[in-house]
Amino acid sequence: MSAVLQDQDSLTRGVATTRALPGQEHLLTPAALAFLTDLHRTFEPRRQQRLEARRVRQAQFDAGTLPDFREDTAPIRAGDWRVAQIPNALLDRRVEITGPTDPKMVINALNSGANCYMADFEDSTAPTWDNLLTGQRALGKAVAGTLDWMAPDGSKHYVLKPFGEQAVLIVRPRGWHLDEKHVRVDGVPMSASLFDLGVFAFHNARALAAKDRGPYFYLPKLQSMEEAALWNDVLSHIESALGLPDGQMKVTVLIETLPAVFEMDEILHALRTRIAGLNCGRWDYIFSYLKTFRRHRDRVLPERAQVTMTQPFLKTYSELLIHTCHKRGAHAMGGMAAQIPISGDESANHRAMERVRADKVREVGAGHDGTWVAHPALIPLAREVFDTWMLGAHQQVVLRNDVRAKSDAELREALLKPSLGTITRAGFENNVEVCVRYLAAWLDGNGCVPIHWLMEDAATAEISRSQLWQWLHSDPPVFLDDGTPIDFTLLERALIGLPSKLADRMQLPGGERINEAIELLDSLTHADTLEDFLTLPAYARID
Ligand SMILES: CC(=O)SCCNC(=O)CCNC(=O)[C@H](O)C(C)(C)COP(=O)(O)OP(=O)(O)OC[C@H]1O[C@@H](n2cnc3c(N)ncnc32)[C@H](O)[C@@H]1OP(=O)(O)O
Ligand SMILES: O=CC(=O)O
Ligand SMILES: [Mg+2]
Repeated sequence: MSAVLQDQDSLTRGVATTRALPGQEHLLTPAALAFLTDLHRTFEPRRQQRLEARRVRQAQFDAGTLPDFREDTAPIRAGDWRVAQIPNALLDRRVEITGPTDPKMVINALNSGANCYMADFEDSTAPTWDNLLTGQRALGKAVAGTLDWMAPDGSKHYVLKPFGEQAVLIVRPRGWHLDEKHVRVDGVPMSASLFDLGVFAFHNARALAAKDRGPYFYLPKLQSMEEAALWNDVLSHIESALGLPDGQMKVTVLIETLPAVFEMDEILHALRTRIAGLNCGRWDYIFSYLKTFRRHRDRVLPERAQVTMTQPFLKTYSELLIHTCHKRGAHAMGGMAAQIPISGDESANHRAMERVRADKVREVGAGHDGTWVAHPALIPLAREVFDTWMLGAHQQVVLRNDVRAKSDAELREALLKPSLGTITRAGFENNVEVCVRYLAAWLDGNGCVPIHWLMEDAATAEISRSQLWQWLHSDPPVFLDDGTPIDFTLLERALIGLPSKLADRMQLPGGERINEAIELLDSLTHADTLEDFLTLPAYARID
């Protein structure tokens, strides 16, 4: 037996998949499992350290500490350095479509005319074993150019456009906090991040590198430069294991946690040989603001609809991101407006589209190099706005030095500034409805659904869930704008009223799991501590 095979043999000892679906063996071959085992054994201790560091930091926030720029990394912020050159395929990213990875979505997104497609195993995917394997297979076939899909009623055959006309593929694995329970190594579940990125890279990295297409990844929910350094080491390790040049795999990091906004230079620096940009993941960012300040009565946010990008803490975050990226030669990507096309009501649709347009105008005017859309029908609108305002492939010349003219202390104050606004009964009840409907869909395997014509995914639902918890546990209490105290009686009333409000519940995504979703929301809101992520307890209930 060759040394490599012996090595593979020892690596596959100790790894087990806990479910077997038809065809899985083509994806999780012995060589692929050996590759995943090696990733797990090399990086799992560091992942656990990083998760522990998050817990320690949150305990400090709970005790009253406020996030701040780090003293120990001041030389990185003051230093004169730039990130490595951005590859040609990622130079023009003015419109990126995002979405889950089922075969039809993948084909529609790659054919959509967007510059890039972020294939999402994260916020918009419920990570059932079937979804993950189906998604990995679809992406593998897309890379090979062989993906097609027939509508179940035979009415439409979906095929890919030629490679040169497709959107550039970028894959988003799940975040560091999640386990992949279906793959256990040495008796413990492996990291979901390492599973998603590892399986995709193992099967597709060489083919993509040969086409000068990376592979490219979006990295979610980072909280510190040490987490970025961990990703950098994982990617270097994979490059070396697959025989790829160092720095071949490029990443874009989502800045979508409050702690991370204070370490954007440091995150770029930790990944400087492979980072192409940062992105404003606004929905998780709002969730992170809520979570970071879950015990801070003076920073309670108004109802979700009032927390728009013009609130000072969000405006400052996006402008500082633009300044930081452009100073370092990276792209500053915008984010996602939640409005989607409304069919059957022209004037409501017009209003929704105008809101998307205003959001994109704000982004390009502030200096972003590109933006996200949730739906193919929004691509022409976003493209028109960026084509009109942005003269080249990007606008890195827009330095936004005005943002950095402020002192660290002033910037910090703006980044943390409490928001003005109110909480209405409708806003409270909407949070309850969104949580229940989203959780029901997620438990049923659907991670992204339209609710009241807004795109709802794990990040947007987290805002609703953490707001409810914060309002209900606030001491002194929080009140609705009509003077009603927010308490568990109010929650119970909203929950009792829900089934009649959702008269057509069986027609809704996950309708059969509404009662289970209510039960889960009830336990999440009654818990003494805000659960870190709703997907953690929900994951225990799927598959
Ligand atoms: C906070 C964040 O993390 S944002 C990133 C994560 N969120 C996302 O990626 C949002 C992805 N978007 C979606 O999943 C969907 O657009 C939804 C759920 C919001 C709306 O879905 P639907 O109501 O099914 O949309 P609709 O019926 O209008 O779809 C029309 C067509 O567009 C396609 N489509 C809709 N959204 C997408 C998309 N994001 N990518 C590719 N195709 C899409 C549908 O597949 C459908 O195709 P068909 O005509 O061939 O059947
Ligand atoms: O991932 C994006 C976000 O807004 O959250
Ligand atoms: Mg997010």
